[in-house]
Amino acid sequence: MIKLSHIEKTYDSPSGPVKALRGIDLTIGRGEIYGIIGLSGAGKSTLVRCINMLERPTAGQVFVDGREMTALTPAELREARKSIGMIFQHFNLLSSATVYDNVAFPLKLAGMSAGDIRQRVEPLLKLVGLEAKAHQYPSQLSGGQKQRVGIARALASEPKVLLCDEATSALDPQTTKAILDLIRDINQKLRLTVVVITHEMQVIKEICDKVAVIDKGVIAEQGPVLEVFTNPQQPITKEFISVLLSNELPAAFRGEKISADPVPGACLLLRLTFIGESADNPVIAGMIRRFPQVETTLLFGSLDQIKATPFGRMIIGLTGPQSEIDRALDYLKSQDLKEEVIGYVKRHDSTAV
Ligand SMILES: Nc1ncnc2c1ncn2[C@@H]1O[C@H](COP(=O)(O)OP(=O)(O)OP(=O)(O)O)[C@@H](O)[C@H]1O
Repeated sequence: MIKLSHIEKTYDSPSGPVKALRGIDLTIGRGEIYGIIGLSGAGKSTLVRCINMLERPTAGQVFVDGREMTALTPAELREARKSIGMIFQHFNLLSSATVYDNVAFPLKLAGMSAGDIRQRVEPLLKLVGLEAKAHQYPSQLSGGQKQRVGIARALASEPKVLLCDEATSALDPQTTKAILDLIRDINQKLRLTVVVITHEMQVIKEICDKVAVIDKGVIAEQGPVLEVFTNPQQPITKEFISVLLSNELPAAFRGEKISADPVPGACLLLRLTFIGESADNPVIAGMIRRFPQVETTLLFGSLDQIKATPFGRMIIGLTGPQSEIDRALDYLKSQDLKEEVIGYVKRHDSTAV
């Protein structure tokens, strides 16, 4: 649905050229919710604005729905933009117009009759849950309601793509959740392709199918959210994920030396990740039953969800005869989970030498 091919964008500034994008290749499938995450200044806004050509790339090609946006004349571009809706962090509503008129605005601009506009706007206000607010002004609305107006307005020209630039960054967590639910609902009902720009992993986790991590104008890592989330490769990705998942050692081991080889009196620490149905499997109980000489301590556990997929994380400690620990480890490796050996670590209170 969206294809970015070798996109570069360099801004001219008084202090010299700023390379905001340095060669971006990205393909977003029809109906996907695709997240783009990055730190401030990474190039997210520039990237999303290159999709609808609010910014013209310095080099590279942008395709939306099979049309090469970078090759269109200004008149063709105006027409093509109707198939791309956009919502913003600060909503960008007309303060002197009612909710109804804000949503109707792009249709009026397109020269639609009042009757046709009504037929388009009323169902949209219903879709975003604002029928009762049609005649109020933006100043009378909460942040979440303002963003609902923004969404209805973005959908007015019946786009195929919805671009969301930090659309929930100005909202509290509860309102964020409601707006993300609405975006997911719209994605499913209208089969809309959605691009979500954010600096929050929570947003990605909540609604995205795929994610690209952008860092200093290049894509550091991309893939299905579950994969990137459970097996991050790049330091920047690990940093984003660590906000949601603590990668620290349990308190009793923190600050101790971690050894890759067995150390007398140390505990083998493992980080286990269970995804989907395996989150319900009694793998640990099975291991304890099979290897009774291995003492297993549960040090940390959490159960979460990525979109609708359950996702569990656990840190366990194993002690006992080395040969049995090795066999227990082999057993875990044969199971439907991801295991990461942290290493052999002594407890703070360990007296063994
Ligand atoms: N109009 C402009 N003129 C000059 N430099 C710009 C312009 N717009 C953006 N930049 C620079 O390009 C780089 C990328 O900016 P961009 O706004 O795309 O990043 P971002 O990831 O969206 O950051 P933020 O989350 O802070 O908005 C930054 O270094 C920024 O200063």
